[in-house]
Amino acid sequence: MRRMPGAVRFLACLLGLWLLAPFAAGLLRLGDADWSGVDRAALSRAAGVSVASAGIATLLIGLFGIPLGYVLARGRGWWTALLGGAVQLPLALPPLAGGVLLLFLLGYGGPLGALGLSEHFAGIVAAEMFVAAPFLIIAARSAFAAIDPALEDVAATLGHRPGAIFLRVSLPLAWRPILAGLVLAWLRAFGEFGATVMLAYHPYSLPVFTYVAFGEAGLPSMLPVLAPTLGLAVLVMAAGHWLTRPLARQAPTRTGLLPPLAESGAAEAPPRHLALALHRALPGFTLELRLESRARRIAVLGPSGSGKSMTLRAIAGLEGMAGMQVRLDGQDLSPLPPERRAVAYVPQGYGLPAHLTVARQVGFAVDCVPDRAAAWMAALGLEDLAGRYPDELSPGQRQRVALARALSRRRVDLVLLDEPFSALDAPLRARLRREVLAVLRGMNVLTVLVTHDPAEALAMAEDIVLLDGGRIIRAGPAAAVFARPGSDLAARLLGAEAIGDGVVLPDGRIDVGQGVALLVGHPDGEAADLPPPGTRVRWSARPHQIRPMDDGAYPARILWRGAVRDGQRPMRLLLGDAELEILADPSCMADGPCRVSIDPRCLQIWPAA
Ligand SMILES: Nc1ncnc2c1ncn2[C@@H]1O[C@H](COP(=O)(O)OP(=O)(O)OP(=O)(O)O)[C@@H](O)[C@H]1O
Repeated sequence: MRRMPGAVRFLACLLGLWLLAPFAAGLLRLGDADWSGVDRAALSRAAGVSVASAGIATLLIGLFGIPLGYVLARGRGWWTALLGGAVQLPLALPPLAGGVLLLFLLGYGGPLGALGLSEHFAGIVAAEMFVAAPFLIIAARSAFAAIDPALEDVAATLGHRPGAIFLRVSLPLAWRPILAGLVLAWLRAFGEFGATVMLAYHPYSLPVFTYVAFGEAGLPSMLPVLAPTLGLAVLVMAAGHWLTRPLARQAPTRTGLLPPLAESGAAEAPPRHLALALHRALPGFTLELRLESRARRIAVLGPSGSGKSMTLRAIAGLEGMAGMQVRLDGQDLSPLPPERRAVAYVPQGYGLPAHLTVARQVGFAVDCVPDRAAAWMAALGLEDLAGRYPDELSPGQRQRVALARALSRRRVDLVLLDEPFSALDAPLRARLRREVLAVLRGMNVLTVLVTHDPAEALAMAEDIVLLDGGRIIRAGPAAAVFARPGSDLAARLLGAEAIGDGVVLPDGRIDVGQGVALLVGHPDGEAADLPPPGTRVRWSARPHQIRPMDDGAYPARILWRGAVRDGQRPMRLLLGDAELEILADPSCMADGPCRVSIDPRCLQIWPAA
């Protein structure tokens, strides 16, 4: 167990002693107790009234208080704040004052006086509900507020309607604190005296009976009366403790190995047409994005906080509908809630409800295809983890569960992946990328992939969208965006490290200084697509694409050679006026003059700022 600071332990013990002291004092007076002078039949009747009234009050409090706690946790605006404050007021009132207020409402002449609740068992229940409800409502509100809204969002994208999400995600996750709140509410109702005595003095509840017995026989009669009270309270507390204990975890179950998910040569599905017009203004951030794409797979890259996840959430319908136009193949998805958009969504935080095992997470979509789910479980190496809960998984395993869940749906139009491979090791990431790509190729879906990895974007996407500050800074076919990123930021987002300056020459080459002119091509084999001659530009090439070789086209000078790592030697060389870090063959020549070759199709060119 973790060591606790001494001061904390001391303060805790002091309060504990103070709370136990009255019980100890009562025990010391056991010898004075008058066990024969108590009307046991009346005591039993009063105990029965209290147990029953507290039970009924707690049931009603749960029935209405759990929804109220949810509304208070998820609601926004002044009325939620007002309601949240109002439901706590019964705690602040002296119990007798609570009883007075209830008399205004339920007593003779009150608006609900005709119900005849005063001096009635139902009146006791009403009084107990009034004073005990805040305990459950506060517990439920805190429990619901602690649930990550992303879990409910993901359930919506898996086809679940709001009612089902409440029952299958929110309520199970909040259940233990709510149960503790119900126990507290029962105990408070069971011990309620002040409001009851004002509203319904008869029939006697246990607290009222205790008060009457004290008036008639004084302290000696109290221990026999308190004994059943304490006994019943301890019993209910023990039951509550047992019900809220951590549940035993299921043993892992194995599923059979299923056939592969996609043939590697599966025919490419036809292109889709996506049109986005997204606008969202938040304090300190505005998303303003217009995009048209006919690609099957789009990768979105951008610095942290540039609006990538928000874009994905907007497409899924999770960012509200106002200002968010999403059209797929001409169909306007904007009026559709998330559960009707047919999306397979893998959110950044994975969105795995803590109360579901891996197997149940993967099968959680309303239209989950069991065979597909099992096949993905196998492909993603999740079979042995089927019985585990999210808190028993590594981040990479959680990520795989989220991926399997999203891709096991029967009907999907949009696959939205928010950094789906980021938590995986390099070999697994490469394998999964290939497998997911093979499946996506064969599916008639449009995929939007958020990633920080340019290589992943290039490997998986046809179109690339670069975001900065909520706006698109460059978008288009992947090869074109890589070749002509348009700005330093865009080039860096695409992984450019070695960056030099140059000027476009009339013959289409780039003068990079020291008499060196680089030939420029285009990755598609098309025209080089350069700015007019005389334009100052920036240029870059991948470290491994600048290759020192004896018959290289350009003169250069090796400035520094590092130790060989992973079969490659890092080097710094001077090419024109640019000092570049490159990765070269280990056997590469010594420091000093050399020649290098660069494939013209690999050069990235963009106008200098
Ligand atoms: N409720 C909010 N109020 C104000 N700003 C918000 C709110 N939610 C998100 N933002 C801001 O919106 C911007 C975009 O967030 P988003 O999650 O889309 O970024 P991102 O590009 O996905 O970043 P990362 O790569 O770090 O995941 C961020 O700057 C964030 O601070």
